[in-house]
Amino acid sequence: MNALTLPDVAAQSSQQAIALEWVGMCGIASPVLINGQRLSAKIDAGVNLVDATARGIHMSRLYLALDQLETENLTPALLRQLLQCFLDSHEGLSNKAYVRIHSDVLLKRPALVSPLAGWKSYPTSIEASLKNGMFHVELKILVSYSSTCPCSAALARQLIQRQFIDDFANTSLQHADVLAWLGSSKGIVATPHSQRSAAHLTIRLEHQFPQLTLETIINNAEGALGTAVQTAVKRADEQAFALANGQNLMFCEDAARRLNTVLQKSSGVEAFKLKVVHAESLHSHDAVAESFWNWEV
Ligand SMILES: Nc1nc2c(ncn2[C@@H]2O[C@H](COP(=O)(O)OP(=O)(O)OP(=O)(O)O)[C@@H](O)[C@H]2O)c(=O)[nH]1
Repeated sequence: MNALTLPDVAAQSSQQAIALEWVGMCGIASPVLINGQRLSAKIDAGVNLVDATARGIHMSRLYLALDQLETENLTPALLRQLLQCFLDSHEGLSNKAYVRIHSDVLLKRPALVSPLAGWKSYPTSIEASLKNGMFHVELKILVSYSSTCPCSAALARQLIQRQFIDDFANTSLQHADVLAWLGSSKGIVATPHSQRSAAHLTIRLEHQFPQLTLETIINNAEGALGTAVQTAVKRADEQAFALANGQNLMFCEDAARRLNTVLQKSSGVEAFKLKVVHAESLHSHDAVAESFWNWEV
């Protein structure tokens, strides 16, 4: 070996002839373009190693292939092209390629009533694989929302009725008195509990679907729930939010069913699994429901 030759350990033979399912790098920092928006991402890139005797894969080839994500809008076609690059650069070594892109999608959200708006972040993973020519894309999205317990609401209403009986026993009802009572703290002697809740959506896109449809899926999910967590809030918005919660009382089962229904109708969705987590304020554990559609378990 002269001074200009660099040792290449990856080109050596492995002493243990064992194939590997996934080899690559996790947590690569890179900008990505999602719907024209430049976002910070962490990327996991890998291939399998079918040549059981090869010592290692070529990490740098995977790393450099990620360059195209910096300038081209993220689409299923681009992900497929990227994975094909992984395989082309590992001919004879690999027949499966994987990429996972973790980012926070940012969407500008209008307030419910006031003319304000603010940014909301949706933790998202876009996962794609190319295995023996079969291409799959999965989206994982976290949508946060508010859920008010319907049972607690019914129990609170009963207490309000009891208070009404106590306060208006043996009196003739006067509209003005009832109105004043309703506006007093006695008129709402009990309140139902509500909680910040999380919908974890895992969606497999249809083959050949041209877009990642992240924003549409988020909009559909928030529309079905009716109580998306807000950004900029004035009192008028808070009042509208209180009304939205009252009109969308939800057990975790209700939320899971609403999401199931809307996702089944969302274009490009081939299969999904979803999990909703209501971080209960009634107790210190969570109420959780899961629902699958076309998802083999
Ligand atoms: N395969 C492998 N490479 C590693 C690992 N940790 C660090 N590397 C380094 O990743 C670097 C890039 O590997 P290669 O892509 O094979 O680099 P190269 O041989 O200069 O590039 P090519 O000529 O394209 O093969 C090398 O310096 C490796 O030593 C590891 O766990 N596995």
